[in-house]
Amino acid sequence: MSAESGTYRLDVYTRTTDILEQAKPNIEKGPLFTAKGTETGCEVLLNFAEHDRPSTSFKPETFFQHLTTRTQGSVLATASTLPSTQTLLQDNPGHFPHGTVCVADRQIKGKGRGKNTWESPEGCLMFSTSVHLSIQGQSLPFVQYVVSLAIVQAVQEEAKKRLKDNVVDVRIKWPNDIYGQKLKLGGILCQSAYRNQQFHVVIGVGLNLSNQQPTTCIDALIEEKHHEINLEGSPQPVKPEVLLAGILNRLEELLDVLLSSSFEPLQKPYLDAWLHTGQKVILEESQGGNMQQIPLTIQGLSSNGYLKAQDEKGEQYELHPDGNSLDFFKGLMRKKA
Ligand SMILES: O=C(O)CCCC[C@@H]1SC[C@@H]2NC(=O)N[C@@H]21
Repeated sequence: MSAESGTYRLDVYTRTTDILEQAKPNIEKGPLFTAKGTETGCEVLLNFAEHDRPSTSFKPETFFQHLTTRTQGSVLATASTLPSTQTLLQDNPGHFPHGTVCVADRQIKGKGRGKNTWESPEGCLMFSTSVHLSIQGQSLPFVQYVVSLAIVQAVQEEAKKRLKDNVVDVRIKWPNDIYGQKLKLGGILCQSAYRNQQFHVVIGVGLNLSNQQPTTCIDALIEEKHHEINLEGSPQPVKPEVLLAGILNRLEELLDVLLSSSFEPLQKPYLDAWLHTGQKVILEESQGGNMQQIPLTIQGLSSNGYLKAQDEKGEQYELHPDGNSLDFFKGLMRKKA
């Protein structure tokens, strides 16, 4: 029996009766289903919580009041504890329709990118949402960029409300992280599968909202800026329900642009929100057994969604995350042998 085995209660809410009807073929009310895949052995109690007492502090009414989307977030699943919101949606696609968002107070087997785990400190907003996209394969890498932009825009919207229209130093660290004052504030994990002529993408986000550890958090950055610009009193903490609704509102809008056009109209806002324009890095490349150091300047994203950089002679480079380990803050990039 693995550590994450056991019974987990999942409260499922839907925005309207109509959507509840749509969701019914896919989501059956309790008593239990046994989650598949990596969470085998974990039983999830599905409960339409309108009729029962909720088990988490996350307030669905507040979330739905702030949600302005057509479909994203229409089905909300909350849990006090889960192994991982990501693996739940990822491994049980038949149970959760397009737009489902699953949020947990705690994860005991939170998943990061690669082989990393995601620690789940109290105060961290942790959610996964499923999107079914009719999109060309070459547009898929841009989905993660759209998610990053949606997060930064939603955070800044909350910051502006509290800071008389000022923003905080929250930016995208390419390709999948959110940084606040040069510290990691959040991470994004996108996993996709191709089914029935659509990409089913499960987007997982962990964002330090009120937890100052292990790095910094959104509430602390807003509070610091509040003092810096000499506003009186203390800013209200950002509610997880409001931030999550804001992220999903932005996400749907930005995905609409990506799907109806391309990433092109989003390039400028994306580059304005990232950390890297004009950043100097050194590409270390092995040439004929000798290690060459090539100074490069980051310029933007290539049409394939990779990093576009230029050397001193104006020669263009496309840098791939898998082929280069990037350490931007040391100004170093190593090309893997
Ligand atoms: O920085 C990373 O490596 C990505 C971290 C993604 C963490 C989130 S928390 C909610 C969702 N559930 C998980 O198990 N992982 C993602």
